[in-house]
Amino acid sequence: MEKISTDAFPLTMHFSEKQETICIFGTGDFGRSLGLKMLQCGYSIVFGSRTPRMSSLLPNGAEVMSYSDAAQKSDIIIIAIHREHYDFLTELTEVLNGKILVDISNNLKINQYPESNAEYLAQLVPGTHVVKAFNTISAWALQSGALDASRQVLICGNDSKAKQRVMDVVRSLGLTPLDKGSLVAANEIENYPLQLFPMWKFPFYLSAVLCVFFFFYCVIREVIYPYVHEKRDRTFRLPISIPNHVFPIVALILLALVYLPGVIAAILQLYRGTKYRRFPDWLDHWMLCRKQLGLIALGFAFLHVLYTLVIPIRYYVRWTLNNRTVTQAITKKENPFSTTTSWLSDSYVALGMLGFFLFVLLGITSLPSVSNTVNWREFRFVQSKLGYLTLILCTAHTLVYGGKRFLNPSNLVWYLPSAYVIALIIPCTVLVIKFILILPCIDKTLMRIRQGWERNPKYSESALNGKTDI
Ligand SMILES: Cc1cc2nc3c(=O)[nH]c(=O)nc-3n(C[C@H](O)[C@H](O)[C@H](O)COP(=O)(O)OP(=O)(O)OC[C@H]3O[C@@H](n4cnc5c(N)ncnc54)[C@H](O)[C@@H]3O)c2cc1C
Ligand SMILES: NC(=O)C1=CN([C@@H]2O[C@H](COP(=O)(O)OP(=O)(O)OC[C@H]3O[C@@H](n4cnc5c(N)ncnc54)[C@H](OP(=O)(O)O)[C@@H]3O)[C@@H](O)[C@H]2O)C=CC1
Ligand code: HEM
Ligand SMILES: [Fe+3]
Repeated sequence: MEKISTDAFPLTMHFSEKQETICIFGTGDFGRSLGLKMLQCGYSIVFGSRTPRMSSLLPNGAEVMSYSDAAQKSDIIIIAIHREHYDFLTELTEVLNGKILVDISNNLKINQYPESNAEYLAQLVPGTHVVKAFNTISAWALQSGALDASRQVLICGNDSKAKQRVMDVVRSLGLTPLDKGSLVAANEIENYPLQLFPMWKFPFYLSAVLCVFFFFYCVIREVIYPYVHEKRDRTFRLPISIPNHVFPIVALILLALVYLPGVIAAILQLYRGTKYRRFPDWLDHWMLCRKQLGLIALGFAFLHVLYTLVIPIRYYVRWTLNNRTVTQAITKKENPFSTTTSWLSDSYVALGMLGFFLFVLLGITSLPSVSNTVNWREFRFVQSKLGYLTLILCTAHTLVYGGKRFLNPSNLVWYLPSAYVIALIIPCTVLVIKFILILPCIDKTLMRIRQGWERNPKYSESALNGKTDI
């Protein structure tokens, strides 16, 4: 029974044509959910089960029979069974011959078995056309219809006709099939749902390491040092003062790390004289998680702003100010107004506010609902040009905050400079290199390379040979 491709026909067509029967092996959670969804979309469903009796859990309108009887009813059989129980399928080799077996299984761990479940199924029941599909969709999402996050069904298989038929079924369920090639891709498809926020891992660990490092660095300078030298208890700095050093520093470093891979990529392209060689894997990966790095940086900048807002209501700050005024009154010494200090202080706060505004703007444009309304050039303009402006403003905010104290030897504690001095190393390096890269002579060469020009065409041969080293 050949099914008409749903690409060309509306879904309602199914009801007028003869219903196609699909067989589902296994009456577990996923088998039942998929069966219900298929019934709703106009298919006839036959379940194969070890205990073939109709239960209230099974969707109305479906039939249940033994595995071998059910297999004879359809040439598409969805195997909704865990891989560990596939063995019994060998007994059905004869009935299954020439049929399309859809493997939907997942494992508990990445690379749990030497071969993918789909390849294992193909070895177990030779003479069938195994197609991998549906494993990236959850039973819960199928039932509740909350499929917005992932309507995509990754598909692979060696027989293109079989794959096409499964893709038609996927489309008629209102899902989007994505052809990933031959059955070799099954391993990748099976690992896909097991990954937990893959692009967030590196930025998350990096920010955790930076937080811990700068926290202890500040504790040494601001809590341990005063205690050792002056026996003064400065532990009250732990809840607000020190986090308000750590958070902005981490935000600034992460923001610089968003733009560092871009300049490294440009230097590599200039050095190689071609754009036709792959970047090393670490650089590729770094480029791909810039969005996540940027959003985490924005989170830390937000915390910094909140922590800064509470400065005036802190007891320690009010006490210091009152005490200074009283001391001045008693000693009858006036603290003269300094225009320079006033300028520096207002300037660094203004730079911080402008930097934060652009930072938030970058965050807003990365929301899908916003980025979908701008074209590719506009998005690049905001992300790249305004991104650099944000980095310049935030770096300037920190430099001006340092002001006259910056690099002053009296600020060294046990030879350690202030934390923000260390924080400025990466942002300043990125900005200096970027400045050099946009000098007209270098920019022109880079532009030519990006348009396909090659200084030394032998590089492209090694790219074709698959070399990926620098
Ligand atoms: C709050 C926040 C949110 C963010 N959200 C997103 C987001 O939603 N999506 C996102 O992608 N990023 C996001 N980012 C990350 C970042 O803003 C972007 O990746 C930005 O485009 C990086 O700019 P760039 O100039 O460094 O890199 P790019 O413009 O990507 O250029 C980097 C390098 O790629 C190479 N290159 C560029 N164009 C070409 C070409 N035509 N041919 C060959 N090589 C080329 C060059 O070597 C270049 O130097 C976000 C950052 C922040 C701070
Ligand atoms: N649940 C989900 O959200 C998703 C599940 N999957 C995959 O779908 C497959 C089924 O998952 P799920 O429905 O949750 O699992 P269940 O454990 O709920 O169901 C498995 C079914 O397999 C059948 N089965 C056949 N032989 C055996 C056996 N020897 N021992 C136990 N059961 C057997 C049983 O049906 P019967 O009693 O009728 O014979 C049973 O109901 C798995 O491979 C899973 O990785 C994929 C994506 C999402
Ligand atoms: C509304 C916006 C902002 C305001 C009002 C603001 C204000 C301040 C203030 C008052 C300080 C001094 C804190 C102190 O004395 O302990 C400071 C320090 C700092 N700010 Fe901001 N800031 C803003 C945004 C930003 C942003 C977006 C960044 C960068 C990502 C940033 C990075 C820093 C850094 C690195 C320091 C030095 C931290 C240290 O004390 O070691 N700020 N800011
Ligand atoms: Fe990553």
